[in-house]
Amino acid sequence: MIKFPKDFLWGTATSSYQIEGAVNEDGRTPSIWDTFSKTEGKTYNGHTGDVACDHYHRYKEDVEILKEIGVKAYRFSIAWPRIFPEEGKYNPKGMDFYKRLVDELLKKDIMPTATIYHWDLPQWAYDKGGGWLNRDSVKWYVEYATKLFEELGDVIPLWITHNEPWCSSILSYGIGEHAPGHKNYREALIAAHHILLSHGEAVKAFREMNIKGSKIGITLNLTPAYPASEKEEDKLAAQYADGFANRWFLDPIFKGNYPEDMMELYSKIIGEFDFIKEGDLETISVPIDFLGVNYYTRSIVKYDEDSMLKAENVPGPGKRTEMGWEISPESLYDLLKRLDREYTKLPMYITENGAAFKDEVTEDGRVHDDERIEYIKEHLKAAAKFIGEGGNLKGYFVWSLMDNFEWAHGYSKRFGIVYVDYETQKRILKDSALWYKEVIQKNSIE
Ligand SMILES: N=[N+]=NCCCCNC(=O)[C@@H]1[C@H]2[C@H](O)[C@@H](O)[C@H](O)[C@@H](CO)[C@@H]12
Repeated sequence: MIKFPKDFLWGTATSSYQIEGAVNEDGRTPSIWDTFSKTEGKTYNGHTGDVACDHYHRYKEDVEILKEIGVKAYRFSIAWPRIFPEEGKYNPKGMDFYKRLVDELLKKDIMPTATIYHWDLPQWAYDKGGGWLNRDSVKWYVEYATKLFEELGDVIPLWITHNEPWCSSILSYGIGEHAPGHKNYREALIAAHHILLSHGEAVKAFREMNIKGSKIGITLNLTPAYPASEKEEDKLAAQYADGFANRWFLDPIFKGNYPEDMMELYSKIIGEFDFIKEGDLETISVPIDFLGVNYYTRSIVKYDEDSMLKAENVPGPGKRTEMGWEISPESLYDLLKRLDREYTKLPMYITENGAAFKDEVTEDGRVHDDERIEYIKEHLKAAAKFIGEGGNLKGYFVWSLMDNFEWAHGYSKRFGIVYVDYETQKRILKDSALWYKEVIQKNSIE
């Protein structure tokens, strides 16, 4: 039996666009994901977040479920287009939803953990110079974050500035798989820079407001990269894959500079880094209180002369999830050890870990998702090993509380420990939720 520390923070996570629905309610205006999902061919079968899990209306029922599972904390995100439906125009009715949600959570003794930005940029911001491509996005974001701190500051103990800047910049402006669907690597690095800058400016605003008892950090998706062989060229490929996925974000935040090797590699592709201004890196690297780590899988790469990163993914030996991601719990341990060794001794939280599997409701009205239980258990073992060696890991949030809108995959991929029947909006606790409930009660895994 593996025990976790007494005050270990057991949670689950969701995000606004993936669960709320009610996209035109109480003053909300479109986000770039409303636009993107309504654009032909961008999402599976043209799925959108118009209704999603109808959480905007069913939040009390969903908080009840959180209570039943027994989570200590719940990580959700706030929809910027509900708070500022237009530039500079605050919408109190949008804020009221989050006040209702937080009240419900506090009534059930569940710690609210809020992500300020989980990809639903207001369309008005995109229409003004491309959203994160426009340095003004920093100003817009700080105005938004400051309003949240004013209205909810001290009732939310953990604030996360951004969810996965890699996805909201590289995947969105470089690869094009996510909104707004650009395929321009220079734009991707400009967006990444402004997102990181907005993070630093928001942390500075948070400090100035002196919000008692609350902490602020950022959540990064981190993918350990391993060489396919001991060949020097494969090791170089892994170095570049690591820079692409991890160091490009970790280094500015914790070391106050972009990684030299990647600057050199990227300068051949994007030309001048003229979007980096005097003082930006000092702002980006202002001290934070914790690091959120989203971990799903690792990458294995071999050298490829023709690819931008000189790296080509090769499939790993492990089993895969429905997303095609290799299951590699030991890589989570490696990642945590590396972060502790090379980046920070600050408290860390696994703010997302989970998996999509083929889930079906069987005759008995249940969902026997043994693979998901196995996935979570193995990753918790890796986390426990890190903690046992003195690692400063303070909590774990399963992605996700419930099945939801899986971005470009729409509703075709289920990550929830709670099943959602989208026809009826009925929620069914999967076996993994019942198992997680026991883990939390015993604060241990077998
Ligand atoms: N090409 N490609 N992509 C490879 C890397 C993509 C990594 N995706 C994530 O980490 C997202 C994170 C997100 O916070 C959540 O909103 C998503 O629902 C989960 C599940 O997908 C994960």
